[in-house]
Amino acid sequence: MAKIKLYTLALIRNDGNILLGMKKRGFGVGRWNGFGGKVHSDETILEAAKRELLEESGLTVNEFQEAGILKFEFLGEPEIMEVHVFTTNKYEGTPTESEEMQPKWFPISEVPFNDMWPDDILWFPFLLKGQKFSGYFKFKGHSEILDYTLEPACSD
Ligand SMILES: NNC(=O)c1cnc2ccc(F)cc2c1N
Repeated sequence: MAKIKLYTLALIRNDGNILLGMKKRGFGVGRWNGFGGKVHSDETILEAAKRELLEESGLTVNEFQEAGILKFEFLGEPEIMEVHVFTTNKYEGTPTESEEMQPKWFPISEVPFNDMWPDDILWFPFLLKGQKFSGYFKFKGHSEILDYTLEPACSD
């Protein structure tokens, strides 16, 4: 029986730019990622999104917008990642390098998809248009998408 594990992913906007972090170690190392991680058992998803963003980027966010939900399955692994994606342009602080991440602002027209997870190029258009989305991706390893579904989601 597949076990679902909750994660967060935050994409921070500033006018025509988006903040990404180069993962310096661990899962997704060497790729530009959003900021996020596991939801602990003693916190809400929003609390986890705020905590992970602060830990990984130094930014404080009090108001997230729900952008979508992505489910990731990896061939041969029992866990399904349920990733709650958030965005905001309301934040405090300056992006600061952490042990995990080196943050960098990218103009929206220059998002480095070739150095990101392969699903990003598929759902970023929804995120950038403010259209909530729901997706499921089955990976073989960390770079090959075997199949996927992706659709607009109702805004509540
Ligand atoms: N900005 N995108 C991400 O940070 C991202 C995208 N897709 C993923 C797929 C599987 C996974 F385990 C992690 C990610 C992920 N961090």
